[in-house]
Amino acid sequence: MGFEEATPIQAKTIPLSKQGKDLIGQAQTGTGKTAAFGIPLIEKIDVKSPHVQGIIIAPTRELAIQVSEELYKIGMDARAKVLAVYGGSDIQRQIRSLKKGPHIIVGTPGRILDHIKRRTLKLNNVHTLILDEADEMLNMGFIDDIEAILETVPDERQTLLFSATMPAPIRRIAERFMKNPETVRIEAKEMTVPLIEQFFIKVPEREKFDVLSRLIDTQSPELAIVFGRTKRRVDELSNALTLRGYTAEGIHGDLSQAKRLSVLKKFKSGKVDVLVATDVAARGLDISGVTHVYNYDIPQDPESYVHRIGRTGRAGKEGMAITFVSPREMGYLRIVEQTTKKRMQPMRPPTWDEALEGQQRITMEKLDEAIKEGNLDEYKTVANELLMEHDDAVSIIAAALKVLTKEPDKTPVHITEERPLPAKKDQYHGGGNNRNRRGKSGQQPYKGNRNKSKPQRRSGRRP
Ligand SMILES: Nc1ncnc2c1ncn2[C@@H]1O[C@H](COP(=O)(O)OP(=O)(O)OP(=O)(O)O)[C@@H](O)[C@H]1O
Ligand SMILES: [Mg+2]
Repeated sequence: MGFEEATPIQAKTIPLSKQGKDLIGQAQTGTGKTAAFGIPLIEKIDVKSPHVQGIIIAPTRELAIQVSEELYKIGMDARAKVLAVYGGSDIQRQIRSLKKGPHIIVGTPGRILDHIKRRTLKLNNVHTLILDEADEMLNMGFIDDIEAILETVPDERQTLLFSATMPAPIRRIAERFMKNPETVRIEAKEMTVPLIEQFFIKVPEREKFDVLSRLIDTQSPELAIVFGRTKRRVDELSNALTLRGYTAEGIHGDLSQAKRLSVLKKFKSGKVDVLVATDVAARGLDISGVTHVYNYDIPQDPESYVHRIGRTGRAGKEGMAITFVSPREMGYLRIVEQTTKKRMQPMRPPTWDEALEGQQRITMEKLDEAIKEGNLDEYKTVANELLMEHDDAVSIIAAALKVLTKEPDKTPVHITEERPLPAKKDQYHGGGNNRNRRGKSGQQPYKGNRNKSKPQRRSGRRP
């Protein structure tokens, strides 16, 4: 796969994993946790056996697919068969694939459970169970499904949990499912990757969209992800961005699976430059070329922030994350900073002039490139004509620049205002994630629409 050396989490967990130990592996986003659990799992697979031996559970369909693809690559030489099962796709086809004797299943909880109930998936020969994004998998929205799946897996299994975040209350739940788990944490000063530059912009709700447009104009990201709080938000933002001339599309849980996959594919191939997403795209997705993450809305909990901005700055690359905070939400910003142990730098919103400058620079770069490439003979006759006519080279070039530059667009757009997060500061202090108390108290400490199922729901529909 072209890897030259193990990343720290791989170096530390692979030997322990090969000894058969239960592990909780925590390391920053984009540092190779997939291969950290994938390599030893592949080594343990008996390819001559027709049974499912390893199961990996992931919180979203897109992540399940991505992890299965990475496992497929790792296991290609060993001829290990990997199958992804997830909701929103034809179950009959999955059943046919399951009959072909895959060794490793990667799936989302609802669909895995569905197959278990239909008896199309048997886990009684599973020796390794892995929860990717373990803290997310063990929060109240998923725990029932996970428990039900665990009941069908032999007790003498090895259990591996990986995530960039592992709040203490969730870790305590996790330990119930494990045998003397060893925690491997890559000690870092900060929870986020140092390669990600982190900024915040204090901006009133109604000004956010203009600020976002100008940021994109001045920073000209290669690929950018804009995170919004709700599905409506995502729809409105992607429409508004399109109106202003950006190639943007949205992804969230109310779209059909086919649409979700096609949007992601277009984004990966660069046909779409701006992906607007709910937290459905916050965890685990590994898309190269994402240079900027914009949090249009500050996330409701610090873990979500860590994962969202972690979509950039992966595998040694640099990235930039900019978080919009409405004045009343400044308390949340501080709580995020306490958890990540990293200050975000304040940033001034770019002005219209700066946005124009940014766009002019892009045009200049394009012209520069065209000059270097040469091959301009077919245009030189016309160029000379223009020169004869106007006798002023600067005016001609300025006109060319003007025609070629995408000026900062002021097309009016409608974005429904979202209420700021409630200012219940004290609940969040200590940086801990207390989502697991939801069920008992009837309260949701992390209140709001995280675009995922309600705590007790068991259906296969996920973010
Ligand atoms: N040893 C390695 N050397 C170089 N690149 C690697 C190595 N291991 C993994 N990678 C690559 O690094 C990228 C990030 O890996 P991966 O998605 O596993 O990160 P992660 O730690 O799971 O992040 P997240 O917390 O966001 O899920 C992938 O493209 C992967 O192929
Ligand atoms: Mg991962």
